Amino acid sequence: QDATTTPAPPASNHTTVLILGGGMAGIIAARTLHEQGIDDFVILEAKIELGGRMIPKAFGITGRQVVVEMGPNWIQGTQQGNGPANPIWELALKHNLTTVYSDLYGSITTYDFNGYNNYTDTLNDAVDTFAQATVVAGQRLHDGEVDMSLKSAYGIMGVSPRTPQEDACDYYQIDFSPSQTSWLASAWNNNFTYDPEAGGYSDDNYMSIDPRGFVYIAQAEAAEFLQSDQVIFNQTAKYIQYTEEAITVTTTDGMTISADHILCTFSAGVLQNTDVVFEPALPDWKIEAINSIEMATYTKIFLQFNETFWFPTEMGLYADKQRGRYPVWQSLDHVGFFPGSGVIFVTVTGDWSLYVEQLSTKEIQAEVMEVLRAMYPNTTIPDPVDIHVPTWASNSLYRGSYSNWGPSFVPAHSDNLRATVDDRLWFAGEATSLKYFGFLQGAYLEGQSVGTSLAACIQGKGSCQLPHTSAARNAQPYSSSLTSA
Ligand SMILES: Cc1cc2nc3c(=O)[nH]c(=O)nc-3n(C[C@H](O)[C@H](O)[C@H](O)COP(=O)(O)OP(=O)(O)OC[C@H]3O[C@@H](n4cnc5c(N)ncnc54)[C@H](O)[C@@H]3O)c2cc1C
Repeated sequence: QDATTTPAPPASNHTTVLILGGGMAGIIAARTLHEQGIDDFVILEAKIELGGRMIPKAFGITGRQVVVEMGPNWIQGTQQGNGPANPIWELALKHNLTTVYSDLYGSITTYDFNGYNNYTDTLNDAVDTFAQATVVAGQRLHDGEVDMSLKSAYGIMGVSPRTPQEDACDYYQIDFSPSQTSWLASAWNNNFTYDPEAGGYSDDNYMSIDPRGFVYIAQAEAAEFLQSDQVIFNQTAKYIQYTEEAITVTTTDGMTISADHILCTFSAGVLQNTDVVFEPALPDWKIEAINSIEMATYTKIFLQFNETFWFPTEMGLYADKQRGRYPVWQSLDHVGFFPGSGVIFVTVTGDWSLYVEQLSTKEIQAEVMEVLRAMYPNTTIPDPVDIHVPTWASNSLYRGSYSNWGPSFVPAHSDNLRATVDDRLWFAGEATSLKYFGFLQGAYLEGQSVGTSLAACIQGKGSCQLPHTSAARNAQPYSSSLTSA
């Protein structure tokens, strides 16, 4: 099939399972169905290729281009000893992805608005404070008390960042990963990924520097089982009409496909918007769950210069008087990554991402250059030769970067996010993962888990229902609600 043209409708416009979205969750769900002997499925994807938020881009001027990642770049958590392995790490090994160990905390230079200023001790303190806060908050839940924001946990501990340098460290530890401010991030809810003792993988991060793009592992995996008539590209689902008997999906181009089951893998951000319309509307418990999870935004602003003038470390942290103003810098012109490329990028998150998305590239460049010149007051810095700014929040296929567990999102919401509606409408994606939300492994494991349940349902070997809770009560520790991935 030519993926760049509008495809003809499939020979039969009915399928047993219609998988909406060809990201990591959709691909792994399809693979799981195939492994279980079910091949009557179709993936419907709005883009012209598989991989979802895994989006590589050849960046830079002619002759000096390198492949950078707009979306995920790191395998976050690998494997400790003989413990459980991150399935993304396993995919990377299987498909020979080129990766490099990334030292986010050990290889960092700190700056403020007066230039270089070594406040790495403050950064180490911020790391310790965060770890203590999750312990304090976790204990409260075991004692039956309410969940709270990190800000509240810090307040109880008597910690309150006051200086721009403390704010920058707080930002690096909190906002840079969940992409929200500490007002929003739930204090007790620490993703399992980096905690092998709690069933996670390891605290290592490996960065993809593969010229085929990080997405290669998803596409290579799909190529092993997916037939061309099992995927429809370039079609955007608009209406999902469901009854107890069947489901029909109509695309913006008017293509109609009916199915016995639908697996919806859109991001939480897409579900929170009206880009896709469910008829009838989803039940209240589902709508509550969808809208209770945060959809964070994380924006990397890529710059290429003719020459490097910046830090020799992997990372640079900038403390502005305004918290969150172009704070986290990462050098790709680094010995392990792309030496000689002249590429550096700065990451903004949350409200700064939304702010940046409504600026022109020229305006963004002017603001970013102002910060670089503050970091290097004694250096003459030329304008970049190339700049690229991805937009996630305003993109109707994502509506943000990844989900974040805020204090008002409780485990019952997580169950309800992944629960089936009317035994036919299934949900999977990074956001439905209780343990690994936000990460690729969350999407992978949810695709696998729901694919397994779907197969059992279709083959009459298991229930067609992933149960929901009719009313979400207060937060509980993970252990009392953990039933699945
Ligand atoms: C900037 C950024 C940085 C990140 N960094 C990391 C990282 O370093 N490590 C990590 O593990 N994770 C990272 N993530 C998160 C990771 O990308 C996600 O967890 C994962 O890709 C989600 O996969 P998914 O299958 O759940 O969803 P998606 O990848 O979003 O797949 C859903 C698919 O549905 C399609 N779609 C949407 N609407 C429609 C429609 N109406 N009709 C048809 N198709 C539609 C989309 O095009 C998409 O292909 C990052 C994400 C971003 C954006």
